[in-house]
Amino acid sequence: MSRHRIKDVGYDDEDYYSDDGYASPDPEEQEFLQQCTAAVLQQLGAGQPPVTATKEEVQEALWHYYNDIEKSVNYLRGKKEKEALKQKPKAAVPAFPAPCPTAHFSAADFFRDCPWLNVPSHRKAEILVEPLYPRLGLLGGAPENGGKVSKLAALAAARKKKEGEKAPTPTGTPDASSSPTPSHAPSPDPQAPLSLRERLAASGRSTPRPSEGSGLRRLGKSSSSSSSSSPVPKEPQPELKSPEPLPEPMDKSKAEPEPRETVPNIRASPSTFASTIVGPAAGPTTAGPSHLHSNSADLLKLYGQDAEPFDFAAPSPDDVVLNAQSTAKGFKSNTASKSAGNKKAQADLTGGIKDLSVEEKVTVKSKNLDVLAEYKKSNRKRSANFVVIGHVDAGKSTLMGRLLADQGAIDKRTLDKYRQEAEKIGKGSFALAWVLDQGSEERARGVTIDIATNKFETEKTAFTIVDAPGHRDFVPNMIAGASQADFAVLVIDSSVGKFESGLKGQTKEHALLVRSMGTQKIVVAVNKMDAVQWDHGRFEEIEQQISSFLTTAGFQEKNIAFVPCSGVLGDNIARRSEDPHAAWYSGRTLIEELEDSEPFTHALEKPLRMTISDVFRGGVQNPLSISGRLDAGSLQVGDQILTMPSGETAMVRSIEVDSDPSDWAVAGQNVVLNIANIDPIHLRSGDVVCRPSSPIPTITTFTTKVLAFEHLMPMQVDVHRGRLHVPARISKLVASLDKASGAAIKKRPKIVAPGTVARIVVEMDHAVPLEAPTRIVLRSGGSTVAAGLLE
Ligand SMILES: Nc1nc2c(ncn2[C@@H]2O[C@H](COP(=O)(O)OP(=O)(O)OP(=O)(O)O)[C@@H](O)[C@H]2O)c(=O)[nH]1
Repeated sequence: MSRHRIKDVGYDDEDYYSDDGYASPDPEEQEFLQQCTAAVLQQLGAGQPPVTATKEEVQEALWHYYNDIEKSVNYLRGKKEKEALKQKPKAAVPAFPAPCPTAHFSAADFFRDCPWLNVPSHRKAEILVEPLYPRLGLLGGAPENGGKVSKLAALAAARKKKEGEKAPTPTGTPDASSSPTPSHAPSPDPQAPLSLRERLAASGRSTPRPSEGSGLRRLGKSSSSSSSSSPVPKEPQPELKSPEPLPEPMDKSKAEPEPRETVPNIRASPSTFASTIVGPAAGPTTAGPSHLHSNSADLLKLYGQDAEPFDFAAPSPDDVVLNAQSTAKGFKSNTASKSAGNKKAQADLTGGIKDLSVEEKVTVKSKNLDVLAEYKKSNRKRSANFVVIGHVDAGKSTLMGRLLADQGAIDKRTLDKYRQEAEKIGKGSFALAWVLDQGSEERARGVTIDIATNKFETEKTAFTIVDAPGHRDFVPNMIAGASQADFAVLVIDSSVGKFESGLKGQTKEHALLVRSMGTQKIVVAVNKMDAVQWDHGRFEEIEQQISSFLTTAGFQEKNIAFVPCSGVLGDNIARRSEDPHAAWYSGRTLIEELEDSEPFTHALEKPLRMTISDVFRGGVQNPLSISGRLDAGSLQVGDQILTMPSGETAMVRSIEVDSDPSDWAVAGQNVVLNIANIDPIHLRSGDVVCRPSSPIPTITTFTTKVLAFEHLMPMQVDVHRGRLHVPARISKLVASLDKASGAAIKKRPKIVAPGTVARIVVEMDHAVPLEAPTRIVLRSGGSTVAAGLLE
């Protein structure tokens, strides 16, 4: 069957939307729509049974299914069938539903018009499959045949029977409510619905053997050995047929076989194992005893001839002894005291289990500091985090390795060791990158995989570098890095061809992402200038292209700086280049540019929020630690914290700020919290730490204002916020907005074009801790589709 879909990517916004927010099709589309409508109507009429639908209904369906004829036909057929069913008077429910040989359930048909992985909840309710077999008695025995029933089952049966007596159903039309699940109690009442066994007996079929009712038997296939041990005569397997309701009560013992009855023997013969344990089955026509009795011969062999088969209805020998002991000790045996005793025992047990906890309860006394006052009077250097972004192999890690080496944050011996080791595996040029790329896979492949942090200090500032991976596969890790940054360093490979390929790759994507995540300042390191002999023209070309892109992306010109440099040689990083070809540049070095950044303000007075980057466990002094950056608020040693979404509390034992012990920490600082009184299973990276008095809400749906990087429509996406990412879907496009004023331009657009700002509703698969005004990124199919701010 043909599948048509309009796919138009080269459109203009105004062409696409009409005033009411819906698309106004052009004549070509209208003609196509007419063709599709005719095809659907024709297929509906030709089907079995033929279905009629109005043109409007057909076009509505086509609109919903993007002109997919097959789906529209299926949808309309289903709709019409449902309507027809509703109109028909309800048929009497058969007393004993039996498998119908013609009604075949096809999952493929049932789900044909459902969106993939998104079955509407009301459809799920329709997928109830009735059990094919009657419920079994205790130990899988067949209760209809005299097998033992539990006391509870017997009670239920008695109650049911009583109810039946109160409201007798007319003969021949047994009460439907009681019949689908046959009662486990014998039903001597002629009016009561008959069990399967009774029906079989009445219909003249051989009564199922006691063991036939067991689950083992039911599932097992008949084997030659089991059939040989079974005296059941072989019968031709009749066709499946629903048994008719019996007009008159039948006497089971006198039941004569009626060959015209075609109820199948759906039960398999006993397996060898079952025959060994339970013994040969009872005769075909007798309503034999339960398998507990029928196996007596075999069991007696095992336990000695004198042993009596155990009656499970009576108290067990252990119970007898325990009862006797309790009576002897003078315990009261009335129910009230028993239940009181049970409750006490239960309480003791619960208390006991709590006391069994191996968790060390730690109480650290808080110094009750005024943290903000402490922060103001402290003479700590201001701190700043920056994320290093750019296309793969632009030289980010090498540049940062050089920066750390030049600032004395890494000693020469370690650097020499890295150089030797890198040369050994033929990757000598990556020696500096190894300062940040610590993972063995990263070193072997020469590619950064996860974010790496390192610190260095200048006279004024304590910097934290967050080195992000450039490869497109690791963009989620780059997002996690960018969420911790105050500003960004965009590294560009100036070599011929590399700059151009970077533009098509992650150079632009990374820059857009950091801007969408709130970064205002960006320093562009035009790297590998040694590879282009410090060509001034090349630098100017790159500067011009990148600066026009960055201003379009929302960076202010005053917040963009360019530095031509060479990471490998260390030119214009911490020291000015001495290469005569680089004499044309008299601007700042990279370090000077970094230092020039304005002090960044942080939400010190807001409630505590910290996103967990990593969880460490197993330290001797500090068995459990979490690291991250304080996004807002402050905290001190001895504080009680709440982790979300687990909702578990913990105690802060000690704090490290930038690797130094501290009594307190404030927003903007990178901290390690050594915590206690919590099970580590409640902690994951991406979780949020807050105070029990002001918890962060956990939500499943949110409205957000986003900048679309790609076409947006109702679709599956992943929501990223720092380390946290969760599957979700765009459920509604509320409006496309004016970039400058934020006013709605078009309400309920069907699609949002790349570069457009829009308000959308996102529904996540599970609740996560999120609150406005958090910045989030939406990704789909391995690429970033939008980024924005929670409203
Ligand atoms: N000629 C020259 N090569 C450089 C320079 N900086 C880095 N390279 C080389 O570029 C290659 C990639 O360097 P990396 O530092 O691993 O690049 P990266 O951007 O960190 O790579 P990813 O993090 O995996 O995206 C290495 O072979 C470096 O030696 C430079 O200034 N000049």
